[in-house]
Amino acid sequence: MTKNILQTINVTKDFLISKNRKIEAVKGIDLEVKQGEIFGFLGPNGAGKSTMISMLTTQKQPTSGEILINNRPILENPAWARQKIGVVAQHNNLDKGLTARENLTYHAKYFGLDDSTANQRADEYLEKFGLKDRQHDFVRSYSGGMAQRLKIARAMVHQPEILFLDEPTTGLDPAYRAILWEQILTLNKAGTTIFLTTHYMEEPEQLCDRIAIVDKGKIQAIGTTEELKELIPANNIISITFSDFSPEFAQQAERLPEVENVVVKEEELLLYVKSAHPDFNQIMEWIRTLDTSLETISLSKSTLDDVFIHLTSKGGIKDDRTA
Ligand SMILES: Nc1ncnc2c1ncn2[C@@H]1O[C@H](COP(=O)(O)OP(=O)(O)OP(=O)(O)O)[C@@H](O)[C@H]1O
Repeated sequence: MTKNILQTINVTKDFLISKNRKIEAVKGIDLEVKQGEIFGFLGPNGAGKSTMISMLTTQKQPTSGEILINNRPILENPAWARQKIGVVAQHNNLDKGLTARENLTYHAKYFGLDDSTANQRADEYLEKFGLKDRQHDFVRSYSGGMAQRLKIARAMVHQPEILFLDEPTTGLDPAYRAILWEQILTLNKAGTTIFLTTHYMEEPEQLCDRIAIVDKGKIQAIGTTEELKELIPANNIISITFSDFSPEFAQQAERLPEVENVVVKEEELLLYVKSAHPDFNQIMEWIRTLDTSLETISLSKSTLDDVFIHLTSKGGIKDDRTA
């Protein structure tokens, strides 16, 4: 069985938000991340993701609970833990007055590598991340995409076992997002465990082995994308467009057999049904009674986005974290 590289046991974090009020930003999180997996940590704004990442990467101490890397508590030896992890923060925290090469070699030396190994690693990662030609330029002259690649290269240069990526593709165009993901997957294939937060649902849906959905400081669900989709009561969607749309169609559709939920998306009617093989005859019969004609009708599986909406604040979970 694959071993856990990262484990958290009932981790909490309180912050004082005024003289006499505190918030439990993280309310008791248990996680097990397996060696070599790509683990997604998703949640809406304010869910507690950044606070959790700060604790996992030794930047903040938990109020209570334990964090283990390779079964060893990180608080016992934070310097040792930092050797094991690489962190790609949300913001650009590169040293912009230095060149790309200097950013990499200084970081490597900070982690105890000698000059020659630091230079070798810099060569390797500048090549790998397509930055060799611009290695002697100041980072302030870099485009957003180049800076993002350098941030990942820097997080990797001491060859950590687990790489934390906090919204790594935010602000990147689709082409760069694809290139970055290719690089991240290559690192993962070479053995690096990836811990990812992102607001783009397609990325974890396609790339993560398992996903935790967090909201209001607590884990709402953990599993593979397919397992999470099973948590939605009706996870098949019939999408219908008409030549002329009327909002009344939604109310009528709610009364159709098998239909659990109806959503209007622009002028498209989405009917949520449990069965992967719904009775289209009944739907067609209803459409024939309408004062319009059918344009398109199709059946699809729900996406991770639907799961996210179902499980998080948009689905109505109460926030009871302040006291
Ligand atoms: N240093 C702090 N002091 C007080 N409250 C804080 C502090 N850091 C975070 N919080 C609060 O803790 C809660 C969780 O915040 P956190 O930044 O961890 O959420 P997040 O899931 O990363 O959100 P986002 O997606 O917006 O980055 C929020 O209510 C936030 O206001």
